[in-house]
Amino acid sequence: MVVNIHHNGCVMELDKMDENDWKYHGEGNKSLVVSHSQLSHVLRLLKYPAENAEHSPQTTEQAFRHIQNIVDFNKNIMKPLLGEKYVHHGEAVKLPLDFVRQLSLKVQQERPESRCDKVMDTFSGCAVCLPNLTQISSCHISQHRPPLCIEIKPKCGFLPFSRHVSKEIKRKVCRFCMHQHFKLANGKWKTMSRYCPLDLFSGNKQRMCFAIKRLLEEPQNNFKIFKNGELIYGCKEDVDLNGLAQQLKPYFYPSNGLIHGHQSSKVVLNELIQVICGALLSSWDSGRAGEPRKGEPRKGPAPEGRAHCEAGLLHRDMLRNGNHYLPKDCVLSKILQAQMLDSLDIEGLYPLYKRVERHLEEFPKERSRLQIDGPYNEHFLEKIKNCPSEDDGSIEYAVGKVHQYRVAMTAKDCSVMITLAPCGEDELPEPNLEIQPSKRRFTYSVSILDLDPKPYESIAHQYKLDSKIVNYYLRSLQSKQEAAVSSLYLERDHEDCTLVFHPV
Ligand SMILES: O=P(O)(O)O[C@@H]1[C@@H](OP(=O)(O)O)[C@H](OP(=O)(O)O)[C@H](O)[C@H](OP(=O)(O)O)[C@H]1OP(=O)(O)O
Ligand SMILES: Nc1ncnc2c1ncn2[C@@H]1O[C@H](COP(=O)(O)OP(=O)(O)OP(=O)(O)O)[C@@H](O)[C@H]1O
Repeated sequence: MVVNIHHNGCVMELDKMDENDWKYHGEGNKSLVVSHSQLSHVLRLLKYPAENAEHSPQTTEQAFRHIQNIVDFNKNIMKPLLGEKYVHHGEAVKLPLDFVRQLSLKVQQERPESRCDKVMDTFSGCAVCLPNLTQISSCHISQHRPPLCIEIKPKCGFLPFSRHVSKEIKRKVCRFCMHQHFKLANGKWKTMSRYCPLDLFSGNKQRMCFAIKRLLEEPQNNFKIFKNGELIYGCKEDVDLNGLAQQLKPYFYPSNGLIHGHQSSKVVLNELIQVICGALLSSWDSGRAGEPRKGEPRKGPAPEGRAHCEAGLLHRDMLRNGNHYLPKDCVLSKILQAQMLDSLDIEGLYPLYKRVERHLEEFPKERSRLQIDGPYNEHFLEKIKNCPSEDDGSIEYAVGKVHQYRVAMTAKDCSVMITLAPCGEDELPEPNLEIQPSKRRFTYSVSILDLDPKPYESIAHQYKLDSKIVNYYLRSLQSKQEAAVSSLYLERDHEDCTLVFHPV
């Protein structure tokens, strides 16, 4: 168990924690994050449904094991798949219970109401300690401007290519765009997002910028901006693009007054979009943005199965622009390769999951050998990498595919964090870390977060959800068509009436 955390020469003593040093940073469905006011650290604590909290079946040991499993999955599975540079696996820590309880009380008023159906785990004291990715550690940053951080949850970037897909619509309209209809109907969001992940993952700069613009217009839970570690955009109902542009202007136009009036917001946001796009396309290991290392293929996954989504609003010219590829080592390419481990689609995977279920019913002790709930070590990674491509009817094949699918699910739900800091006027940035879309130069870093393993049990839920989303989308398409047809009839009826009463 970790007692102290060492970082940048500072030591955080876990037995002397003070809740006053920490503040609410953010949360998702499963965890709540607090950040340290001086050290560049965050603590990620798990949450539980409010009704279960007090009857938590877990012992402290089980809770620590669970947290350690998350760290191991990040470190041993997702890091090798996504790249050393992008993944920060963190450390499992055991915090004093008093500290956790005080912290929980302190952050309660900051929490959005929509997330309060769950409560922070105050029973085990277990958490993950991670670097604060909204901060940047570089000696080349400007002393005057605090770092900016853009967080994107890109979601699934391809159309399923599996022969097991039973509904043709799944090959034409992407999961995110279909899911929007279902989310609006369920009241999760009030306004439809026009973002399409297939544009972001296209590798075509024009389409990528278009996608980022859509994220800015309707961020939902897919887009956030932090300034100096504080959330300044996203996660709120109202969208104030002009206000955002005002805050960002000094980063792109530090001293001149050349842009003004209503144009200025557009120009500033356009600069932001270009910087984000540049960071998403850059390959850190390769020296210059987008350039592969010697002897390596230049391209990421082929566009097959992910060309474009029919629900998207792209101008035809953008699609006519030919096939594009993501540079092989860029963050989006890495995420897409992991997402595409879902090669069978949930429809092809579900029967294999049932095969595993039957096997476990008959031989419950096999659960551990097959590593259904971990441990997430090199053997687990081997099972993912060496899974046979054809079904030989074996349990090994079924388990390999189930493991691959779970990794793909994690990659479909992760977030990318791009942290930018303007370089000081006379300071040169380190090579590999520079993007220069306008006259400004930025030091930047790109990370991937929220790489928790998805539970084996959630596969049954995924199967049901998939059919709900698709059926709902088909029904709403059908009612749209019926409405269009009946309005056509109404128009014709109206024309007929006019004819009857038209003076001869
Ligand atoms: O199933 P999806 O596609 O809606 O994704 C869920 C996310 O919803 P989203 O569509 O991004 O709004 C959902 O995000 P929100 O809570 O809606 O912000 C979670 O990320 C959920 O993961 P987990 O169950 O907490 O591990 C995500 O669930 P899974 O990744 O487990 O499917
Ligand atoms: N290492 C980090 N540094 C800075 N901010 C972080 C870090 N990890 C998480 N966050 C912030 O906290 C938020 C919630 O974290 P995270 O996405 O891991 O929660 P989650 O509950 O797992 O999410 P989901 O709803 O996708 O399951 C993130 O969206 C991000 O803004």
